[in-house]
Amino acid sequence: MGNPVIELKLLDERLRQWGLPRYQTGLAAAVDLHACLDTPVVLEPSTAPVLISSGIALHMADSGMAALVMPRSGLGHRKGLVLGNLVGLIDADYTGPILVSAWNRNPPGGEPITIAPGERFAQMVFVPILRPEFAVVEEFSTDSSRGAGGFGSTG
Ligand SMILES: O=c1ccn([C@H]2C[C@H](O)[C@@H](COP(=O)(O)OP(=O)(O)OP(=O)(O)O)O2)c(=O)[nH]1
Repeated sequence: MGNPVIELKLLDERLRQWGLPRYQTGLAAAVDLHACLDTPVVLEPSTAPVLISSGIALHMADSGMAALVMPRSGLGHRKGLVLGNLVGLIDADYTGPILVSAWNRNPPGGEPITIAPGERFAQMVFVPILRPEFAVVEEFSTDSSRGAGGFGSTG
């Protein structure tokens, strides 16, 4: 079976130069998102996140997919650029601009982060979505070996 196709709108023509969404390597799981800015944005450490448009809109319709916006590993680990919502969930029926909540997680007094127009500042991965129905019960029909143990209960 081939890869699914979903509709994508370019909301910012500069993406044609900066780069259309594409997988950087043959088996890459995510496409990078570009910061559609007119001027650089400086994020001071530990201040409120800033919403930055990626300049694209998607219509996943009934593809059975959703998308997740995630930090880029290098920027997150080395510079402290992460997301104000930690992970962004893009619903299949959301057709507005995909926005990225850019947050400088460095502690007060740490390094500011500058995001340049066109910079690849976040990434987006597509995931299949299951939508189970819920059968409300008083007791579960089968036991499990873990039971209610969690939060480190296995040592
Ligand atoms: O990082 C993000 C997260 C969300 N969205 C868009 C797509 C998503 O489908 C919509 C709503 O997101 P979510 O359901 O997480 O937000 P909410 O706070 O629960 O608001 P809503 O009442 O709009 O669902 O906002 C983005 O563009 N970027």
